[in-house]
Amino acid sequence: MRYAYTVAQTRALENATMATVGEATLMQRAAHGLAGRAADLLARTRGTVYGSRVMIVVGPGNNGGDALYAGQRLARRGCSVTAVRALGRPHPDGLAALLAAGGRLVDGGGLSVDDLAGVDLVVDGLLGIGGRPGLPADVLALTAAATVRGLPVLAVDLPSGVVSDTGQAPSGSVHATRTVTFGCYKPGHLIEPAASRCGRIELVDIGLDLGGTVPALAAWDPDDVATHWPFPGPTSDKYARGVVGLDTGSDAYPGAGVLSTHGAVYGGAGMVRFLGAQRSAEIIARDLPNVVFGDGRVQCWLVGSGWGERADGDRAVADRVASGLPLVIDADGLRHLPDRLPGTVLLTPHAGELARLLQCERGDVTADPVAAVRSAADRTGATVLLKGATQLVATAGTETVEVAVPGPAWTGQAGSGDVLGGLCAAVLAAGVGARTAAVLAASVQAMTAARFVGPLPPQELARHCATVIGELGRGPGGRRGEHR
Ligand SMILES: NC(=O)C1=CN([C@@H]2O[C@H](COP(=O)(O)OP(=O)(O)OC[C@H]3O[C@@H](n4cnc5c(N)ncnc54)[C@H](OP(=O)(O)O)[C@@H]3O)[C@@H](O)[C@H]2O)[C@@H](O)CC1
Ligand SMILES: [K+]
Repeated sequence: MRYAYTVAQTRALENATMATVGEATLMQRAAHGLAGRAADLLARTRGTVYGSRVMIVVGPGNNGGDALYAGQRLARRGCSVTAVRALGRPHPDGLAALLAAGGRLVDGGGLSVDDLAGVDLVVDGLLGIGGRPGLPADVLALTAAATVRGLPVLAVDLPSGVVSDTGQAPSGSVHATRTVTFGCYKPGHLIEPAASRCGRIELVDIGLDLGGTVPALAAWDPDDVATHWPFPGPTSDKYARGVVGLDTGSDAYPGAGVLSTHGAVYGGAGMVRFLGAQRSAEIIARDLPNVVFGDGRVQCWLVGSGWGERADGDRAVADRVASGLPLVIDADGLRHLPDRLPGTVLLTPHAGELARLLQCERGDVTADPVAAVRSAADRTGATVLLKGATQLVATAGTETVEVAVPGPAWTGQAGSGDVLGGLCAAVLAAGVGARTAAVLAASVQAMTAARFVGPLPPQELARHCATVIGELGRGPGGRRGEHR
């Protein structure tokens, strides 16, 4: 699990540590870690650190200070280090240290792309957590040219231009090969589109005490998924694995009913009971003979996928809420929410649906998805899974937002959301709480898309989810996870 902290939290953590070790120490620790990672990168790409040519693009703040002190260390190891003054006045002590070690300073204004010839590594020390959106495009031209030329670009703390707290990456933001961050991860490392600008992220310990601070984000990795997945135990029967009831699909959108059923079946439900649209049922009966269609025992409901306009939608949702059973409300079901829901109910909107729920624009959601998903959870009382490039889960009253394991963009296709609804229901039916179930389901779908990469239709990806879940259970430690 990786935890991320906002700019305000990071500054408070840094101030607390500086109060005990002194102001300069933290920057020296950061510079030490940065120089070490830069040297590793040079050794890997060039075979040697000595004699390498390093270009450091610096801005006016401490981010540039980190880069300049790291440059001092690299110069001492025999690198030819050039600092490029790209924005404002560089950190004076950092600059003095670099110059004293034999580095030089040039003005960014006079540079052209040709000046990158012979450069082995570009260090982006323009802006870190003090960056504001709207960095002038010409300032970023050098790092953009370096990316085009295939040069390694090492970002200090964050790729300049990205927004640390929201994960936005305005056009022209630096595209790093590697990012070295200090003390803790920031949301921009974990949320798209900024996350993809970071390349490989390395965390340098600078002695921050994270113990008393509740993180803004908790990002899951595949091991976390394996640990929490509800694998059947030796005596589990179909009721221990859980019965999923589905009221999904419509005559207009029968496929959604079929796909949500695939999600529930291949997500590991002990039994799947389909009580949705007749046209969906006809296809399901042909393709998935294990699915049953009559009334009977249900341990978790999924409603809403592919409903379209449904005149009795309010009542259909209200009845399922009243059942008190774990419940997933997806897609068109989200149009029929009562004012207040319990946290055992899981809502699974994409950005557009979340915007409608919050009565704002889709752009407001994508501009700050963490704030949007948290706000939806607080307003409705439910657990909310925001689907998309970064899948976030929030629960009312809980500050930390969970981030599912990311996957490739191949899941961005019609029908993926329906399958995901079914996967969520399968995990909920096994007795896992809504918050964890949502992260597990979203993660497994993403991991499946990463394992079977390519333009596979959602029903095939759903089938492959079963393979990935099986592999999780055969991890290095043998059978892992919770038994149900
Ligand atoms: N604190 C610590 O203990 C430690 C901090 N560390 C390091 O410090 C970094 C944070 O440093 P920082 O606070 O100085 O902010 P930083 O990102 O360098 O930039 C601020 C400057 O840029 C300017 N500026 C911003 N946006 C702009 C724009 N769009 N266009 C133009 N100008 C813009 C901004 O101007 P202003 O907003 O004030 O007008 C200000 O002058 C952090 O990421 C980490 O690398 C490590 O050493 C570990 C210990
Ligand atoms: K930077």
